[in-house]
Amino acid sequence: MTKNDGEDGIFASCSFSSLGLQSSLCEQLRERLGFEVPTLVQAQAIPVILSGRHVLVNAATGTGKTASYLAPIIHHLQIYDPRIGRADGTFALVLVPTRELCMQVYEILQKLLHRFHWIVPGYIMGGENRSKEKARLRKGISILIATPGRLLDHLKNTSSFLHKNLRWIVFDEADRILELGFGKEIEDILNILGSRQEVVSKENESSRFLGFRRQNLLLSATLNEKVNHLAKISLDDPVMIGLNEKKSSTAQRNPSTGHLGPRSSVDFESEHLSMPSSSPSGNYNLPSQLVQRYVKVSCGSRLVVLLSILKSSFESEAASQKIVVFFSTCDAVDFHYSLLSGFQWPTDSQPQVVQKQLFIKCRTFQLHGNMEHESRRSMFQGFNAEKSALLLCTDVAARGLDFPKVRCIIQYDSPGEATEYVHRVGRTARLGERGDSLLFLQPVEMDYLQDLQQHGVSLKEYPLLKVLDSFPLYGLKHHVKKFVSLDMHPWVLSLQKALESFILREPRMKQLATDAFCSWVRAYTAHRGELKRIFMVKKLHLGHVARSFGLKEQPSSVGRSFQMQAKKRKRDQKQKGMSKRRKVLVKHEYRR
Ligand SMILES: Nc1ncnc2c1ncn2[C@@H]1O[C@H](COP(=O)(O)OP(=O)(O)OP(=O)(O)O)[C@@H](O)[C@H]1O
Repeated sequence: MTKNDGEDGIFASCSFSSLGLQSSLCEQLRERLGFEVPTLVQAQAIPVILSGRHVLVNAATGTGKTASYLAPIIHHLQIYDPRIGRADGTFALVLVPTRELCMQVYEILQKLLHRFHWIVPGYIMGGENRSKEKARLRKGISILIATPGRLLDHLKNTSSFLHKNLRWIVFDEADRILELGFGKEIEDILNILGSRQEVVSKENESSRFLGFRRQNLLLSATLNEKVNHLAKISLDDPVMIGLNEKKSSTAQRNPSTGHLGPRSSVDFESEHLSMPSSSPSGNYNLPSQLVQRYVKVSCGSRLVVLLSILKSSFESEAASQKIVVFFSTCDAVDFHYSLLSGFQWPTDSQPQVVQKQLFIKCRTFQLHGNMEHESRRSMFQGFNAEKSALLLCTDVAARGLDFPKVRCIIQYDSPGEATEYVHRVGRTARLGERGDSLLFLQPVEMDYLQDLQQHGVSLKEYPLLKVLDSFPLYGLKHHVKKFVSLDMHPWVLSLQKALESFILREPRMKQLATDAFCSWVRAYTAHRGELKRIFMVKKLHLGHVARSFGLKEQPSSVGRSFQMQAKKRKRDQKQKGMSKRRKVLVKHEYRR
């Protein structure tokens, strides 16, 4: 199977059964998930995973990585005769970075196991009730999806958690698991479970599962040094799938298996260092049908421009529309969510008839790490189920989540690392579907485009003026078009004014805006390394930042405390330098 087999670059020209999967499993893929033929990634990965080799899969977002590991695991588990049962404990462990991804993988697994009722799926994750999880583990879960912290907790404290028959450990979105600071937990988990253990059930000589080799699988759309390290400690002589052939030119690939020759296990580290996604000059795999654009907006007009683009999208598209907007902080999500839930606007071109409705007429959802577990779950499921809706979120939704039919990704706050850009836009244009992405940049941040360009990502400019001109200007004459800058556009001015008076009128909104302002500025200071050169805090005009939260002026105490914090941080950094761990925490404190 080669990449060129698929005529459309997405699907392979073969069947699931030709890859070696059992026939009723192939039927499940078709009937329950609607998968007629495998994607290219699945066609490459499934035979290799079936063969029992350790595997590293690096393929673009939305190319079907989930089924590529679940199907072979189910294939092997349904073969056992007599059938496996709950009393045999856990055979496969899938580690994921977030709760939403945990639920998503669990739902796919449930569908695939419909005909294999004796193979029990389950999940454990932060936020859930521990004792209920303990009870489920005691009964036995054959394939377990877990977030790392909670899994480690149960490995240490739930003695009835049976894992002596563990045969597979899967790291889905491996780089994100590590970026979230779970590196230590992962090492502890591997220490408890045995990282590359040769055979399972060593301690139980009479087990009928004796003799199977442990198989670890690592999957990610982007790779980095930390994944490289995890691969080194968890994978044994791995097969690498989906790596850019040209870039990994030192690899000796066996054409029939895709397996790297003898050098691979020895030179694995250096292989990784030359991988596309880990090298600063490497290119990312982005869906070719994705239309990527940027919009250049001065800080003070950001809010108006965001709202205008959303309004225009939801009103002009005849078809249903699903849009995801990414923010840098939880507070910013809360603020914009409340704003969109309350801010009203005249219904039609006759403002004198005072009839108002929500500025953007669509169902709006929010998702971030500070939300209560239950509301996080219902927002996730709600947005999933809608045909036309808006999701406001932090990077908690950037990885792996497969919301159906998302047409556009807006990165209102810039993503920082280019990998994050790739994962965010990866929530659209999945599996060959259409998709647009829009990145907001301030004039002083335009160098970020060059940073993306270095990774082969190039963006076109969004026709903002056309959109702004399309709005009716109540009480203002249409010919007033000789404005000197976008900030003086009559539509921008009138909408900004309306937003400011709405926020001023509502004490709760004012508080939300102030909180969002503060955490946004702190998040801006948390840009790291090279990016500090582009996102320079000292170039921020705090009065303009305040405008972007609908505040007439910068909250006074904020400016002072922000300056004091910045000075203190500088002093501390000079004195001892920041530890790596601290940097991760600072970054993720604001970006959950
Ligand atoms: N063979 C197939 N035929 C049709 N649809 C498929 C097939 N395989 C996967 N899909 C669908 O493609 C979408 C993307 O799949 P999946 O979420 O597994 O991608 P991914 O590569 O894991 O993406 P990410 O890197 O963003 O996590 C899902 O909606 C899934 O249902």
